[in-house]
Order: sequence, then structure tokens, then C-alpha cells
Amino acid sequence: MRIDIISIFPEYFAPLDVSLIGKARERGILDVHLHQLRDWAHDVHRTVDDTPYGGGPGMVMKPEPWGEAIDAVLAADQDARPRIIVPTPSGVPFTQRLAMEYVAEPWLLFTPARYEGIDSRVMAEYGSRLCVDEVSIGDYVLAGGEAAVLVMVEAVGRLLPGVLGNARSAVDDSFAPGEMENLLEGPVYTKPPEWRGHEVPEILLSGHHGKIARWRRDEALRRTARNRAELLAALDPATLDKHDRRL
Ligand SMILES: N#Cc1c(-c2ccc3ccn(Cc4ccncc4)c3c2)n[nH]c1N
Repeated sequence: MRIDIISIFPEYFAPLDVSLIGKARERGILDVHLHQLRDWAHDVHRTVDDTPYGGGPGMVMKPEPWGEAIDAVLAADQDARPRIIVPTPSGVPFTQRLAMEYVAEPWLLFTPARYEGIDSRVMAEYGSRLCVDEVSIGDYVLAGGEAAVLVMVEAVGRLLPGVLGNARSAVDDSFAPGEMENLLEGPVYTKPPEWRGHEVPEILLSGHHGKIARWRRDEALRRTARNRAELLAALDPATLDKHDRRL
């Protein structure tokens, strides 16, 4: 997978050099290209923003630098087209299901903005011939889109084949479509078996895999009911057995 990111703060993406995503890049599973938007702002001050038409607070990012920057990225491979992802508080929710959709794409282009966002004509221009998604990582307001891109790149990158390794499957993740969709993962434990008077639940030491699976599902349902009761309402009744309904 290729990922391009255009930003006025490319240094914001240093975390993509480390850990899971960093290793995926070293192994050639993921290819990340960072671009400084100001390289396409040609005035002496390399200006990328201006006052909003119609008045109002803040500044809006000018269309010209973005258009030239996106054109330059598209020119990198004229036989392919990236899916463009625009982080914005006004976007559709970024979910595990959307992450799974994105991991199937060979090329993603993220356009994290600052100020009040990008002149709307930019995505109108590319939306006529490319897939352009406006996406939000949650119902709170950030100062810009870079943190959202870090979140999305990690959520998508960890799903790439070979990144999590054989020891870990994304199938068991909270929210993963299928059995875990709309369910939170339950508690986890490791050695020692007793720590400051707290013991590991006996069932997890039993070696009885069927009972352990049942216990984990019960704990997932309990935690979901406690922390995200609204998700229970969205549970597919077909995935609930009579034991679940007893809880
Ligand atoms: N994804 C996502 C986001 C953002 C976000 C993303 C991109 C930009 C660019 C600029 N801003 C600042 C801003 C713009 C408009 N209204 C208020 C603040 C951004 C915020 N905030 N909250 C989220 N969940």
C-alpha cells in the first residue's frame, strides 16, 4: 500500500517512523510519502491561507497550493488513482469497518488541513473524477487534521497482511465486523497469576478453551453494556445465542 500525506506540518508524522507502522515501512509492506504543502505556494511568504469569503472567524486554506500539490501527487503514478481522504469535523465517522475498506485500497492520499479547512472547490474539483471521502475521527474539535491522519494510518496500517504477525488477528478486535461488531473487547491478563492480592480469573487458567471463549464473550457483553450500551441495541440478534440473552 502507498500512502501520500500533504500537510504544512510534515514533521507531525514522525511517529510513522516507529513501532508497527515503522516496521511495516522497513519491510516494504507500506510506502509513505510526505509532502510540504508550502512547496506549492509560490509567493515570498509561501502563503497557504486567506480570509473567508462571506466573512466569519479564522482563515481558509487557499485552493491553488492544494490543487498543485494534489496534481503533483497524482502525477507520481498516472496508471493509478488514490482514494482521497479529507479529515474534517464535518465528515462521516471513521470506523473499523471504514478502516477495513481502506486497507483494501492500493493507494491513499490524506489531505490534513489547518485553519478552518480547505476551500471547498478543491475537493469539488477532484471529487468529479476520484473517490474523495470527508471523514471524522470523533465528535470533538481538533486544531487540524494531522492527528486524525495518524489515527487513520495506524488503524488501517495494522490491518495490512503481515503487519500484526501470526500471533494476533484483527478479527478479534473490538468493533471488527462479524462476531465482534458492536462489541467491546473484554479484560485481558498475563503473568503473574496473583499481583498485589488481585488474582487472574480462574477460568483463564483452566485450559478449557470452550469455557474461556464463553467467559470472554460474557465479559465483552458486560463491558459493552457498561461503557457503550447503545452498541447493544445495534447488535445483530442473529449473533446472540440464548446464553447471551440471559445476561
Ligand atoms: N478528522 C477530524 C477532526 C477535526 C479536524 C480535522 C481537520 C481540520 C482542519 C482544520 N481543523 C480545525 C477546525 C476546522 C473546522 N472547525 C473547527 C476546527 C480541523 C479539525 N476536528 N475534529 C475531528 N474529529
